[in-house]
Amino acid sequence: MRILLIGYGKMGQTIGALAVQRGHEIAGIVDLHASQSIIADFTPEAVDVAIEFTHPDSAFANVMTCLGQGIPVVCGSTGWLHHFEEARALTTELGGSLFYASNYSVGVNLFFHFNEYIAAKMAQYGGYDVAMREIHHTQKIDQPSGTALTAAEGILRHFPAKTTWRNAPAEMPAELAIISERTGDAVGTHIVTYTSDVDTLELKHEAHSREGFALGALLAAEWLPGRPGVFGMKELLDL
Ligand SMILES: NC(=O)C1=CN([C@@H]2O[C@H](COP(=O)(O)OP(=O)(O)OC[C@H]3O[C@@H](n4cnc5c(N)ncnc54)[C@H](O)[C@@H]3O)[C@@H](O)[C@H]2O)C=CC1
Ligand SMILES: O=C(O)C1=N[C@H](C(=O)O)C[C@H](O)C1
Repeated sequence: MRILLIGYGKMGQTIGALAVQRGHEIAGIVDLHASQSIIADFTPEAVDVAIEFTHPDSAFANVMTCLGQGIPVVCGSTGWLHHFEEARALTTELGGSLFYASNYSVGVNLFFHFNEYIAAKMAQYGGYDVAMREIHHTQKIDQPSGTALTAAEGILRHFPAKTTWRNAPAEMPAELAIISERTGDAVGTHIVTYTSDVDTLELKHEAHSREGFALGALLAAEWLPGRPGVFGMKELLDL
């Protein structure tokens, strides 16, 4: 597969190396700090799929450009979801292909699945409060993490005592606290904690490297071309 990498930072480089190991061709690399704008240098025919990991402020424009050029796009950038419905509408209008996941790791997507199951069971049996922590490297721009937001949505859907989230200690019982920590080069840890008077139950995912994110993004890129629509890891992994 001929892959266009949009963003060649920590994730773009990890994905590029793994893509070559998996027998793919890097058709081009677009990075803000490169000397030229490379999307313009590519005809859609020269690219099978683009993989976009850049910045919260640039992801939406990059996705729209890919869709406009008929390039299927796998986007991993977080912090731009206030524009997601516009991207969905353009995908539908143009018959394009868009894949988005706040976290491409297979392990985190299992974590999302178990998170929703646990939230529903905790709501059913009662007596527990719930809170979340996410820990990332100090270069991370957005807060809370995209992964924490997806996990929070899963809790709010199944645990009616929480109706909203707050990126700080909860001030009201109905708020789900998401505590964000930034330390060193922490790759990404997410912890959901349920506490009752008598015990504590935790669901935790800790990424040891970026390889898991990169592999998931490549699995999505291998799967997406030829599938018009908007997709995520639930469709890819059949969760
Ligand atoms: N969905 C997932 O599984 C994961 C998502 N991420 C997200 O991916 C994004 C990138 O993460 P990292 O690679 O760690 O960041 P990074 O800062 O190491 O790399 C980002 C790169 O994008 C470039 N860039 C910025 N604006 C650009 C633009 N308009 N066009 C082209 N290139 C541009 C920068 O020059 C930089 O080289 C973040 O939003 C992060 O939260 C990170 C890891 C996993
Ligand atoms: O910026 C990161 O590094 C990560 N971002 C994603 C997020 O915001 O959830 C995924 C992963 O946790 C790493």
